[in-house]
Amino acid sequence: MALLTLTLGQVLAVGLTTLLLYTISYLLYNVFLHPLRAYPGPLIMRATRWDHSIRHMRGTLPFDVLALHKRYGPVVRIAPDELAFADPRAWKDIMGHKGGGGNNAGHEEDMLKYDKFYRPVESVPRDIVNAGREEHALLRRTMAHGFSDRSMREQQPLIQGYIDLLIRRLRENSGDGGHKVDMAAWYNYTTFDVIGDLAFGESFGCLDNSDYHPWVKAIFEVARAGTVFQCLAHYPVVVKLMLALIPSSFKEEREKHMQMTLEKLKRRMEAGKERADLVEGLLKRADEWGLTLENLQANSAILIIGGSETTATLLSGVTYLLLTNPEAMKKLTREIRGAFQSEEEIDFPSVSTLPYLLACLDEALRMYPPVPTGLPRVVPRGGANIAGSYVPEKTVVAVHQWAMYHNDAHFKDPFVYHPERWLGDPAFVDDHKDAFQPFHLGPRNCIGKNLAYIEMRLILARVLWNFDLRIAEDSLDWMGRQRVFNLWEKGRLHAYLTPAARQWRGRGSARRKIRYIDPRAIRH
Ligand code: HEM
Repeated sequence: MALLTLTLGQVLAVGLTTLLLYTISYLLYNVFLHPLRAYPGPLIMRATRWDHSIRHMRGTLPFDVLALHKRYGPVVRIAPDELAFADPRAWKDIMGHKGGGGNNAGHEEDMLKYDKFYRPVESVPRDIVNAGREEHALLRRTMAHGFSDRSMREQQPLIQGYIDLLIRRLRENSGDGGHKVDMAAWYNYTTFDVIGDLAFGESFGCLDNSDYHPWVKAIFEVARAGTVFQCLAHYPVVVKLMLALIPSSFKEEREKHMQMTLEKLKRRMEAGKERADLVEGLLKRADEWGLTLENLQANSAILIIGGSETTATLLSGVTYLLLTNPEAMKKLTREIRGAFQSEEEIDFPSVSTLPYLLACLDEALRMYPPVPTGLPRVVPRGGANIAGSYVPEKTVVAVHQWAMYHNDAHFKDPFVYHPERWLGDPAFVDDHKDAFQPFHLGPRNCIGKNLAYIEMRLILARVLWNFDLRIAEDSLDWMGRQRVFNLWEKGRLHAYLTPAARQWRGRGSARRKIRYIDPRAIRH
């Protein structure tokens, strides 16, 4: 027994010593011999991925990356095998088409999406966002039809219907300015209902029930767990252990969620192929291209996640920024209320002619990008040139949007809301507008960009047409207190909404035309 104990003790000692030696040599290799050794960064980040992981799981990574760029320059080694870029040229070099004009023109291969980030667990189904190159090209072509100008025109009545309901609900819930309402929740209800209808043929009923649907709640819960799995993906054994330890109640919830998605999809399929929505193309080509029910399910689900939370986040952000910048709010309200005779005139084409509205949205996208962190790519065989630097193959590379847009090397007064910077104001002539890519660029850029702009313009214009907004005391620091777990953890954005004062115009008109008048004019 004593012999056995001794032997076990020895085995343990040898094991621990080996582990220690391995760890020390791994750290030394990363710092002194790794192909990225010449790139600057904090010692701990150059030696191990732990520090990066902790910041990602703590929700502070985008802010920390800005501090790192300030200290170390436009290229920082934020993990042993990962570089963060804060140089506008990096957008094209990392995200551009192969041979498409970036520094890698003529290169054989595109940068690949980094699987440990996009699919940290193998059971995550393949969809347009995480698919490999060929499958992606096929899905993109199939889905493009649903995002065409023609489809969007046909989708207009559906979208406007949900905005009508939003405005009605805000009237009912705001008590003529007496009750505060959570604008972040109302925007989420609206965009989830719109995209639910466009992707599954039915809304989630969030606006009807003034609450989140369980499907939507599940998405938020998964987003936070996602950051943990992205960090653990570097330790496959730990992931396996974690998956084995996941309580059965969680697995049942996941199963329920999948079942709910499947039922929604089946109902949409029963509605037929001819419907101008976002899955029409997928359903038409499903047989020809051998798309399985699982493919269809995963792609409808990703449309909802990609298309609703992002748009609602930006709407919440722009509302907060306007509430805390009264001059901009006044100017935008004047533009919207001066441009239309009646609310019915606010539609896709008319709302797209308002320059200050677009500038307000773009400035909000800069200060509060819905995708704030870097979405990592892997450098292909043979290495690549990124923003003038040679980067060896297999390096993980990304541009972190929030850090890029708050860097005063690219934007003057980066922490101040200045819509004028997008309208040719000479004060901002030195801004590097090419640093701004909230929808990314290249073959994997946002397919829903036009839809997003249309939705954001319509919703914001109609909210400001109908209401005067005032921020509630408890939301004054709404933006400053947030953290990022892939998505912004927004919290409640409370505001008081008072119906806008108007006077009748055009006596006897069949369509009752109304015109906004400045409330101060009534008092005087
Ligand atoms: C303000 C709103 C939005 C922002 C900031 C935004 C941003 C982005 C970004 C940065 C990507 C690239 C993702 C990556 O590289 O992995 C992306 C992709 C995508 N977005 Fe959006 N998005 C928005 C709204 C929408 C909307 C309304 C839809 C419609 C359903 C949508 C659907 C998609 C899809 C399907 C992809 C994947 C495209 C592909 O890989 O080919 N997005 N989006």
